[in-house]
Amino acid sequence: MTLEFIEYPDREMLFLSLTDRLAGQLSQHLRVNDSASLCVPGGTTPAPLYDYLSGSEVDWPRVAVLLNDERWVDGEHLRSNGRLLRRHLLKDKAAAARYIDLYTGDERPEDAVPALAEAIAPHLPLTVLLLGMGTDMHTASLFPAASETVLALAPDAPPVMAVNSVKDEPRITLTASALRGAINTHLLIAGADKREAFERAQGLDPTEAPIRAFLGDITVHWAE
Ligand SMILES: O=C1O[C@H](COP(=O)(O)O)[C@@H](O)[C@H](O)[C@H]1O
Repeated sequence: MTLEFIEYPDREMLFLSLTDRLAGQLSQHLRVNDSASLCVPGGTTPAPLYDYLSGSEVDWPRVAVLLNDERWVDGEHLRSNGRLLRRHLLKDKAAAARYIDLYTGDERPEDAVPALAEAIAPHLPLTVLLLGMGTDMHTASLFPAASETVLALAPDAPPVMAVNSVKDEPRITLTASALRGAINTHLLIAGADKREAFERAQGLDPTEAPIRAFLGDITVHWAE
């Protein structure tokens, strides 16, 4: 188990270098496998990374792309993680990827769980997992002290779960059982507040600091 922390001189360098890493790991996997999966975060940080990655020379038709988690809002809503992906990643060369949309249009996220679990299963273990993190140390939609987080961190959890106990809208999230099996795992964080939160998380229990559940074999990418 190795935790590697890479500090970049600026965000531009981070996004360019991380693009190469993710594209390289997908391509390497595709050299000996028919397909690969790429699981990525939403939120406010990764848009420039996705812009770069969308132009990468990867055999995208053989790649399934999915989010770590989704807010239960229409795909055109400003808070939709899928909207971010469609605008920044699923374009250019990456438009040919197979996108597994976590927002199904069902009334409640729990109604979508069986179909999503079936859709995701063939793509496990994830080839490349990129996580994000909030300053509260949540990752995916696993939030500190949320009632669902204990269940979602259990090794026998289903791969996907509904999350109703957070403010704003309900959500759907991949659970630790799906995320922790990834072949390559990265964490993208930017800014002094995220670095401070990352360091604080290392001394805490995963139920208080969910990112802590993933700080085993991982490469952390940080820039101011
Ligand atoms: O709510 C979410 O937040 C995290 C972190 O987002 P950021 O805006 O601080 O970059 C993100 O990883 C997750 O996918 C998203 O749903």
